[in-house]
Amino acid sequence: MSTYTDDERLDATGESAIEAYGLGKRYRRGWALKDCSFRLPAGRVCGLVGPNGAGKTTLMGTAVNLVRPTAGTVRIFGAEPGSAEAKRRTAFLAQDKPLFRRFTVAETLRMGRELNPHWDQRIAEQIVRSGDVPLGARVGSLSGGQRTRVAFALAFGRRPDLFVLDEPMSDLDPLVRRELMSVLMAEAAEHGTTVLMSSHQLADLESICDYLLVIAGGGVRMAGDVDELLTAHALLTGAHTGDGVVPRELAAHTVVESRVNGRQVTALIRPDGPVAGAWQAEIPSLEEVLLAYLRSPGTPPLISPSAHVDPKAAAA
Ligand SMILES: Nc1ncnc2c1ncn2[C@@H]1O[C@H](COP(=O)(O)OP(=O)(O)OP(=O)(O)O)[C@@H](O)[C@H]1O
Repeated sequence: MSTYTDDERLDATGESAIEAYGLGKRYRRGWALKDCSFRLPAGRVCGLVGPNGAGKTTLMGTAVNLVRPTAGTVRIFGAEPGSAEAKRRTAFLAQDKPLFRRFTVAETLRMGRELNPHWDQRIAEQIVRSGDVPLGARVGSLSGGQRTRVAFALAFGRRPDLFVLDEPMSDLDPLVRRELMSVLMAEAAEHGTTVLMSSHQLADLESICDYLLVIAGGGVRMAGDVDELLTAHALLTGAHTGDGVVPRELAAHTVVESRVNGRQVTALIRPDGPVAGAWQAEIPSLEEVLLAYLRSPGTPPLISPSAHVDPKAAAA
């Protein structure tokens, strides 16, 4: 029996938006990113998750040609990030959303139109107008959230095939966050746009993303289709009978995290075959899996088949 779902088979044979092979970046104080290998299939909406300082911004920087890797390679739709092809197909919304403060909103959009042959004025104006941001206002006079909206419009108007967003929602109120996310989702679904978005808002990611890349300490901890990553785990609850925090009958499996609470033990595991013992088992939520991995840095990484790359292919 095949272990691949139809989606995975399509992902594994289809186009890659991003492929990274042994990607690393070293700053003076040490490695910000180390030996990262993964693949993001085209058309997926991928959440990039990790603790502060994990290397998320650095990773995105390598994909959009703002950071030069110290080791390894990264390819955007098969091309080098610095190539005209990759630049044309990629838009980046940076954490600090740099814009010309003296430009008006209309001038900012005009600049977008003049610099980008595939510019979509309709969507750019729609994003700005739906937030009641006056087209004549200077960017420097806007609130942080309004500036985010303009930066979003500028990036979106380029009609990218790959949209990379670094914590785009951090300064937006919940209503605006929801509105811009639904614009993003609708446009991504209509045009098959690949999205890579970092966020610390796990609940937002759970409702938006169908793909996930988790990094910690500069390394990939988990990568792949969300459903597949979740079903690779079981959340077990049972009576605590032994002495240790990890029950003996779970030793044959990968125990991501185990906690004892009075007479009860709860364990998040990656089962490697049938689980012995009297356990109540359920599929964990995305938040439960993410938090457990972030709390347990020693757990071996989990890379699903569609996110796997062959290191030998890097030289090809
Ligand atoms: N330009 C730089 N010079 C030196 N060190 C840097 C530079 N940029 C990032 N670093 C270091 O690299 C590591 C990863 O930083 P990065 O900004 O990629 O993390 P992050 O996951 O985006 O963090 P956060 O969630 O806090 O935004 C950190 O230790 C950071 O101090």
